[in-house]
Amino acid sequence: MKTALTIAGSDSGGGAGIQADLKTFAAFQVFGLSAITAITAQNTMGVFAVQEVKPEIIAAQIDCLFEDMDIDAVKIGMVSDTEIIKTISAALKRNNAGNVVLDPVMISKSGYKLLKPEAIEELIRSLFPLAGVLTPNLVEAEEITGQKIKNPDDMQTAAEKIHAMGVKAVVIKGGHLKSSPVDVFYDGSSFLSLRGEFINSKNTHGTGCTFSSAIAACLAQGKSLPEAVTEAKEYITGAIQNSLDIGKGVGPTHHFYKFY
Ligand SMILES: Nc1ncnc2c1ncn2[C@@H]1O[C@H](COP(=O)(O)OP(=O)(O)O)[C@@H](O)[C@H]1O
Ligand SMILES: Cc1ncc(COP(=O)(O)OP(=O)(O)O)c(N)n1
Repeated sequence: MKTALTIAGSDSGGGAGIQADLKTFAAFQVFGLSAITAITAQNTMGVFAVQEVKPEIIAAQIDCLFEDMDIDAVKIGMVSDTEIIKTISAALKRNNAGNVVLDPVMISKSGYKLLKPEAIEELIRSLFPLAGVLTPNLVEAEEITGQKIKNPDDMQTAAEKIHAMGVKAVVIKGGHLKSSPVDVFYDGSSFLSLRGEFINSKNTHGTGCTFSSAIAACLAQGKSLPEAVTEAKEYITGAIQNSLDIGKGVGPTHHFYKFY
């Protein structure tokens, strides 16, 4: 069985973070491993508290997994601060990690800062060069490029800028577009538009985490990057179409809609 590792924060509400990633890996029949970077007290209404994990414990989680197993893909989500970013970068380098999907998580839908703003530079410096693909949403892509992004043309320009910053490929997610949610993939030579219909659901908690871990699962299975992003887009679309009305706020997507 293929394996994928998520390096991310825990969402007690189960809709995003480590929990969403592991459910997604399972839905793709990939064996999921985890290294927890932070514990959030979170539900469908918001994030209420965060405790970062000590960098040496994060490093120990990653090292012991690589020592023991072949890891076919790695997804990185919430990384909180500069020290944690440096720790993850060093651990991935010393373990020769491949197929790295970097979701540059910055702010939750409920508005909580999951990455300290001063850590963005370190994220670009230490983790971008290790990423096989970066998956920012519109707000994150604006933060990274310093440009406003309002439509698919702006997304293409931003994708070129981000690629020039040293990532091998990028998918800018269009879930926050005013129009239909097209995602723009660019690998330095060609663009791919991942088109989707707008799904009118309030239950979209964890869409970004689910999309990026679906890409990692597909890469673990040996699919090419264009195949992986295309399949991940199909998967997240189904997960939103079948999303769950759990909780009083923004409910989670349904990871196992193909099964039940
Ligand atoms: N309402 C929606 N209808 C259809 N697709 C959506 C919707 N919201 C998000 N998506 C898709 O979900 C994926 C995650 O995007 P997005 O929600 O922008 O990420 P994030 O959770 O990081 O903000 C993308 O493929 C995006 O196009
Ligand atoms: C622990 C944790 N990690 C990441 C997120 C953000 O997840 P995302 O998929 O972008 O979904 P929303 O929170 O924006 O719905 C999170 N909330 N918690």
